[in-house]
Amino acid sequence: MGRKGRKRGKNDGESRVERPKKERPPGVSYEEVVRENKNFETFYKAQKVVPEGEWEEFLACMKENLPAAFRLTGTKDMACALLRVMKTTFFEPLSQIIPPELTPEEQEAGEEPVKPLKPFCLPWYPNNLAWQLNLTRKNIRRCEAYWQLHQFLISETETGNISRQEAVSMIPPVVLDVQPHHKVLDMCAAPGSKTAQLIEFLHSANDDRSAAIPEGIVVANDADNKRCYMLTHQAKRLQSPAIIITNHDAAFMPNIHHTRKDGSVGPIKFDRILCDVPCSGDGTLRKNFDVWAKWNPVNGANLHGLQLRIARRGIEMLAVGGRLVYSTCSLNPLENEAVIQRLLMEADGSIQLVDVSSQLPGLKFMPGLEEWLLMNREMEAIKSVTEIPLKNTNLFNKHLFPPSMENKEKLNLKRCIRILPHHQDTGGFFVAVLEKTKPLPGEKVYKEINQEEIPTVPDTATQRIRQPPKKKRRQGFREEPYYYFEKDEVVWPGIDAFYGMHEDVDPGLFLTRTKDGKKRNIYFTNKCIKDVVAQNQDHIKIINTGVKVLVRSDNKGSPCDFRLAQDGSRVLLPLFSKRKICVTKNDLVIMLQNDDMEMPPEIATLDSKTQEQCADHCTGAIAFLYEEDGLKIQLVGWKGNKSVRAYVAKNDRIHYLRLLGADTSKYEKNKFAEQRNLDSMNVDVKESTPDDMQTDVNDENGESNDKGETDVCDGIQEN
Ligand SMILES: C[S@@+](CC[C@H](N)C(=O)[O-])C[C@H]1O[C@@H](n2cnc3c(N)ncnc32)[C@H](O)[C@@H]1O
Repeated sequence: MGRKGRKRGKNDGESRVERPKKERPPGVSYEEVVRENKNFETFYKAQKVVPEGEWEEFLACMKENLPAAFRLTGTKDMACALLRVMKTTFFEPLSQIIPPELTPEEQEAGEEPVKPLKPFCLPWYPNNLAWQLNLTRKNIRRCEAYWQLHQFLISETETGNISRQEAVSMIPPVVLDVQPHHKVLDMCAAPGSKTAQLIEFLHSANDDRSAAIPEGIVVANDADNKRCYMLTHQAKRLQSPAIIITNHDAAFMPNIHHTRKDGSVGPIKFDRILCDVPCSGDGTLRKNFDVWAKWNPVNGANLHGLQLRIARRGIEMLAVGGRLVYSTCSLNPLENEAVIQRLLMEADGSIQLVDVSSQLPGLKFMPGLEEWLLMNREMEAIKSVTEIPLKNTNLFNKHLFPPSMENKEKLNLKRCIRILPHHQDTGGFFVAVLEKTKPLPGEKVYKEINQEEIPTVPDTATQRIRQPPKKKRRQGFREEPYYYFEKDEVVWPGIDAFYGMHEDVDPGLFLTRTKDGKKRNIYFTNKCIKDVVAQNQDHIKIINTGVKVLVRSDNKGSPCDFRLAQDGSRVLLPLFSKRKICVTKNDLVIMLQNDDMEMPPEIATLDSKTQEQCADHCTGAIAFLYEEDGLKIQLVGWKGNKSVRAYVAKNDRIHYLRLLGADTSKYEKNKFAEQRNLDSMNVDVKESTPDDMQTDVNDENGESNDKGETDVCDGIQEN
C-alpha cells in the first residue's frame, strides 16, 4: 500500500482475511449459523451504502438464502435450442400447477405450503440465457413438476449445458464487451465461471468456422495451482482452441509476448482484462453463511493492497483503447471505490471510468460512493489521515480516504456499480469499468515504424510496479511442453487424406504433448495461441492449452489411425470435407437411444438416404450432421461394416434427445411415477425418494457449501 519499508504481501489477501478463524462450532449445521454481526451493521450504516429508509429491508434480505441462478451455456444456437426446451417442457407447465396441500403431519410440523414457482429471466443478460429461480427442497420433494424441472437442471448441469452461477457474478463479462478478435486476460480466473462467459463471447461469430476458431484468445490465470485445474475443466467443456491457462501471481504477472504484425516480438497489450480480485466476500453472505462470524471492519483494508497491485498490473497490460473490468463480491468501499480512486489518480488521466448502464437494461444498481469512512477493529471511525491512531499505521494510509472535493468531479466514482441484495433478490456485488485512453505515465509504447519501445516519459511508475517479487520456489509440477506439428509430420498425410482437410488448414496448428514415441492424442489451437506458446514457453507457467481433436484408434479396421474426438468436434468439423454424413432426426434418435456397446444400430435401420451415404464410406471415424428448424446437431462416431455408433456420453444422450423432442424415459427415472406404481401395489418407498435426488452443490468458488437442509435449489452442480 505504498508505505515505505512495508514488506510485499504483508496485507495480502486471503490468509489475512481468514483471521481470526471463527469456525462453526461442532454440531452447528450450516443453516443454523447465526446470521448476525453488529459490527457489520454499524460499519455499513456508517458507509451509507444503502439508501435511506431501506436499511431494514437490506438487512433482512442479507439474512435470507440466495435463490439459485444459472446460465444456459455453449454456442448461442445450442443454448437457445435448450432454452426453448426448458421453457416449453418445464416452465410452461408450472403455470398450470396447483401446489399440493400440506399433509396433516406436515401441518403439525408447522411446514409452509408449497409456493408457486416463477422462474425469472435476468433482463440484462444477452439472449435470455440467464435465469433465477427459488426452487426449494420442500417444493422439489412435494411436487412432481418441480422435481422434473430440478432433475432437468441437474442433468443439464452435469453435461455442462447449464452452469450454475450467481446472477451478479455474470455481470463483469457482460460489461467487458468481448469481441471474437480480442486478446483477453482474466487475471484471477479460477474456478472459471466468468472465464466460461468470456470464452462464449469470444466464440460468438456468425459463421461456423470463425465461431469454432476465433481469431482472439483468452489467457485465464490464477495464482493457485490447484484451482488452475478447475479452469482446465471449463476450457475442455467449452471446446475452445483459443484459451491458455497460466499460473502466476497476477500482481506480478509477467509480460506475455507475441509476434506483432511487422514480425517483431513484444509484450501483448490486451484488448480486454477482467480483474475479479480476491475479496472479503461480504456480498456473498446469503450463501456463505460462515462470513457472518468472520466479518470484521478491517478485512477491507487488509485486502486493499493486493487488490490494488493486481488491478494496477492489469492497467499496465491493457492496450490503449482497451477496457478493464474490476469486480469484487464485497460491498466494502476500501476494496472497491478506494482501489479505483488510487488507479485513477496514479494514471493521471490515462484511464477513465465508463458508464455502462445502457449495457445492463433492467438491472437496478447504486452508483459508486464518493464518501466513505475508515474504521479500525475497535470500530473507531477515522475521518482523516491525521486521525490514524499509531496502532493502525500499518493498516491505513492516506490513499484509503475518499477523494477531496476537487478530485470528486475528476474521478467520476459515481460511474461504479454497486448491487444491493434487496433490490432484485441477488448477492451484493461491485463492478467498475475502466477504459485506457492513452499510455500511462512512463508506459513504453511500441511504434511499428521504427520498431522500438519508446517510453513516453521516464519509466518511474512502471519500474516501481515491475520490482520482481522475492525469489519464490515454483509450486506444482511443470507441465509437459507443447509440440506443434512440423512440416514433415509423419501422421499428417494419413489424416489429411482420410478426412479431406481443406486446403487452407494449417497442419502446424495441431500439436501433441509428447515429443517422441507414438502420438496418442492430437490437440489443436488457433494461430495466436500457437504464437503465445512459442514465445513464452520458457518464462510463463502454462498449465493447459489446446482442444483434443483426434485420438489414436489403430487396428480397428480403418485406413486412418486417428478417430475424431468428441471434445474437439466443433473445432475440427468445419476444417474437413470427407467423412461426414447427413442424417435425419429419426436416425439420430435411433443412434442416441441405442447405446448397447455389443449391438450398435444396424445401418439397415436408418433412412435410405443415410444408408446410401454410408455405402460411400469405408470403416472408420465419421461425423453425423443434422440440421432442421434452426436446430443443428453434429456428433462424431464410427461407421462399421454393418452398423454405426455415435460417441456420446450417457448424460449427453439425454441432452440431445431432449433437443430433438424424443423420448428420454430410458435414461431418466421418474420417482413419482415409480411411487405411483408401487402405491398401486401397496409398497411404500417414499422414504427413499426425496433426499437421494439431492446432490451436494459446489459453490462458485469450487468449495463445498456444506449445507444441511436448505431452502435454496442446491441440487444443481457448479461447473
Ligand atoms: C473471486 S475469485 C475469482 C472467481 C473467478 N473469477 C470466477 O468467476 O470463477 C478470486 C481468485 O483469485 C485467486 N487469487 C488470489 N490471489 C491472487 C493473485 N495474487 N494472483 C492471481 N490470482 C489470485 C484465487 O485463487 C481465486 O481463485
